[in-house]
Amino acid sequence: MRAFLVVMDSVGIGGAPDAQAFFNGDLPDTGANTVAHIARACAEGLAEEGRSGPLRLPHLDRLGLGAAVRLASGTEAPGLEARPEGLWGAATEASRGKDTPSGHWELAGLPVPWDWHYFPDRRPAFPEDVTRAVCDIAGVDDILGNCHGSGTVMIERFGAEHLRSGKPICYTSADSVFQIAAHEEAFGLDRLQDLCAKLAPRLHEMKVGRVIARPFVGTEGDFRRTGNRRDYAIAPPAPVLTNWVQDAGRQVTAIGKIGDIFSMQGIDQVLKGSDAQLMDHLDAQVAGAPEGSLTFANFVEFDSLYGHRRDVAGYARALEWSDARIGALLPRLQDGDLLCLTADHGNDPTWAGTDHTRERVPVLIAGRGTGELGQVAFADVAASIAAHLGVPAQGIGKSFL
Ligand SMILES: O=P(O)(O)O[C@H]1O[C@H](CO)[C@@H](O)[C@H]1O
Ligand SMILES: [Mn+2]
Ligand SMILES: [Mn+2]
Repeated sequence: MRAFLVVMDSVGIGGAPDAQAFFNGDLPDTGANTVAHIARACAEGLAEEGRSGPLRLPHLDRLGLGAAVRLASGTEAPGLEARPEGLWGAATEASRGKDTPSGHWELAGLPVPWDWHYFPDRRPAFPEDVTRAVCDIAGVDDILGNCHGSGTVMIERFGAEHLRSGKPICYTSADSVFQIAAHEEAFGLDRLQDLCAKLAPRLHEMKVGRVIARPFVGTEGDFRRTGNRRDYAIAPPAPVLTNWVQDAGRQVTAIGKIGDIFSMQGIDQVLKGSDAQLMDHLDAQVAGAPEGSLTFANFVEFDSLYGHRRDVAGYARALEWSDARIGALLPRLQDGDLLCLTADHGNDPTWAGTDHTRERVPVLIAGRGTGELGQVAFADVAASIAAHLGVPAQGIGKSFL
């Protein structure tokens, strides 16, 4: 038997009981519902770019997506009305963050035991001692940015000054992150990575989740980020699903951001690329992953390309694309395989603001028969996958299998 755990980043289904405590600007996330609101917009003809008509997700719906939306939030998702043929339910998060590491750690069995540190949305955003530490490590006398910002805007705005002065561009966002943008050639990629690696322990101590190197190339008016982004993430403070499986002598493969999110804990092999390439990697894993192994994938483009950009049609296109690819993959699962599709938080593209939305998430399982799981906890996903693979689980999750 093998397990494939697939996180569709930000594909929430509404109904989080604590949504009123989470905000986009001044608006609480109460009522946010990524899948239902996309389905409604599609049905109303409001998501016609590059696609058309009602949201068509026949394979995800047959696994139980529409039923999970109804269970999580009491809301209909127009077009998702199939009678479920998979094992399906809705999971609720206990951790206090609606961010990617919180969601993934908890899905892997470990609710986050602390509050992440977020930098305030003002200038300077960073405390003086942090700025000093950056300057000391980099051998510069000041930093640029020191504010909230979107990465592409930051390099447009500060790139030329960065080239003139050699000062790194430091910025943050609604997430618990410290990001450093620097020119790959002028500043140096190795130097940027060394700066991030040396700075990270200090920021992890403050409970800042990640230091991220954001290298770019080009000249004024044409600065472009490269694929050499690197995340220096705080490690989970206790063993998680990947460790449990690896410690039992099984192979653990991470597809996409999973290696970064877990700081490589319990991971043997990482496969990266665009979501289309990640889907090819997942296909290859289904064809060839060894007996007893875990493949843990994250598909980030729902979130990064469409959710944060509040692009409803784009999000719908991405869902329809993944539905077709998952549909093609299902018949290729072997006897004894389990495939679990879930999500880490919401990112309702019809909502106010540009941040994640606090939501419940779907739990859709192929390979273990048909039935309703009901409301489960994020950590139950880890316990269930461990149970399927026959490896001992730790922590608070309970297997629903
Ligand atoms: O705008 P860019 O640089 O892509 O940054 C985004 O990437 C960060 C990490 O995923 C998020 O916190 C968000 O700020
Ligand atoms: Mn995420
Ligand atoms: Mn995000």
